[in-house]
Amino acid sequence: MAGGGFGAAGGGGDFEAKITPLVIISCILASTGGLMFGYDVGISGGVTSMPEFLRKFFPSVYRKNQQPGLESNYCKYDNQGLQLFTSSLYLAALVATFVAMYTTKSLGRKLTMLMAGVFFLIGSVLNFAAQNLAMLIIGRILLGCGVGFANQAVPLFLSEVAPTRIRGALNILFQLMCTIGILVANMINYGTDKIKGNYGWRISLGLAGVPALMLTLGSLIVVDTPNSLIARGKLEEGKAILKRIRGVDNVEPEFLEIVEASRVANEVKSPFKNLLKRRNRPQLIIAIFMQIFQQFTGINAIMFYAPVLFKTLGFKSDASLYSSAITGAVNVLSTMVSIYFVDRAGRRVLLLEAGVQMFLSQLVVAIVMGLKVKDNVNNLGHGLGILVLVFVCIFVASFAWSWGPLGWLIPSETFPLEARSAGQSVAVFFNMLFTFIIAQAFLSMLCHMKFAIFLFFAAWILVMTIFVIFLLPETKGVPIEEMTERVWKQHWFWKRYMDEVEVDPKAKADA
Ligand SMILES: OC[C@H]1O[C@](O)(CO)[C@@H](O)[C@@H]1O
Repeated sequence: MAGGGFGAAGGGGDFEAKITPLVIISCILASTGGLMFGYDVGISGGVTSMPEFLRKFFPSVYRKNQQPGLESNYCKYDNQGLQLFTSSLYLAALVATFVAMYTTKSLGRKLTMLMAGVFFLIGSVLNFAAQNLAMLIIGRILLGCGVGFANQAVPLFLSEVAPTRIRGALNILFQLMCTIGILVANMINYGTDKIKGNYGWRISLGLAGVPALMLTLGSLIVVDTPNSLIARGKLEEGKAILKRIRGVDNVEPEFLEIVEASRVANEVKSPFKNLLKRRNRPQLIIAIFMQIFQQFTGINAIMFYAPVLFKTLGFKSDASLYSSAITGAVNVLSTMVSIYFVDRAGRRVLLLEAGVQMFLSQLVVAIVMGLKVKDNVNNLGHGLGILVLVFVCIFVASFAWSWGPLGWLIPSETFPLEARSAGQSVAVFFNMLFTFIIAQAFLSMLCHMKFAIFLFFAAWILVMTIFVIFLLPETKGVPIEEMTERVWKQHWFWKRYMDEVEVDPKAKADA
């Protein structure tokens, strides 16, 4: 198929396939794209709390931090430039996503991943060597292009080379790699914070080159997906590669299905016009809201700014960095929980349970901070500091088995084939847009709203949970090409958008 998504593939049925070493190696190599994404999320918070980094690039923030009592605890890091350092990456990524949509289609997944790796490499060299703010921000923009290209191409790659029966697990592998990237970055910051002078932050930023190099070399080694080759007219090559990755000789049924899916997808001349058709409305609304809601859980306030946040709570530098590493570890482990439950308990159960857990934990954090963190004194005692850390972990855990992976999985499995690729890029775009908004606004919101920022997130969690109750159908166990018949046409609200969709007699008979 020309399209695809995180959980996308040629069809609902399973085809003859072995889990070959080639598939496993290809997926591990490709998912280093997720590692890169996560590394960037995790590294910036620690770096922006390092005094030497602040002294060099953000002297006014540095001065504020050196004079305790001068500035409200909540406002120590409120600086648009500092937030731009974090957020510029996502702004670049959201623009890059649309370019990447075309390169994944016309040049293939492999080449797009290679371009992502190269962007990343150059970006990390610039950041490592940065002499001034401009060099730093240009480096971040290049990293952002890397994220935009990788987040579009890697998930497509994973879902297209994966055999149908392990596609869900491989889908979450991307998010799992992202969480591992965050954790590794947190641990590196913990180590480099102790290095005197300007080397600490340089090493932290420069080490982004490692996953970048892994992706660059990896994408030179991997073969492109059969789907991408076939969609670009390379039928024989596509078939030969299909045989190699499936480890069987009889690939004819899958080959024919990919050829047919490519034909239909290639008939769509304007992918976005097609996406806006009434029958794609429910999936589109859900794809967009899944991204907005994912970011309005407040997760990236924690992921980006945990060290800053823990310092706001009165933790010392060391304690705030290892507290961030603890939240990072909880994030990785809880994402694994989701891999286990997603096809057993279903998507809705995970989202609803997490809604309650996230709501309560944000509430506790807000109450403790409201009662104890006063503007100009560090009076949050040790015990209460730990209590906040525990509740932040409870929050992160529930996010990691719900909105983290499902924010990607659900949009990718609900679109019909011909709208899947465009749907995917819209999902990535909105994810990056709202990641940017949180990254740019959180420290100012913390400064102005103080502890109430956590009530703001709690209110959003309430809204998204109500949305799930009424508007999000269960997609567990439904073959990807049968969503229209078995999910959308049966839904109390969304069925009204399906009136123009032809009823497939086969699916009707099955239902
Ligand atoms: O694990 C947390 C991370 O996961 C994401 O939501 C992506 O799915 C990021 O925005 C966040 O930093």
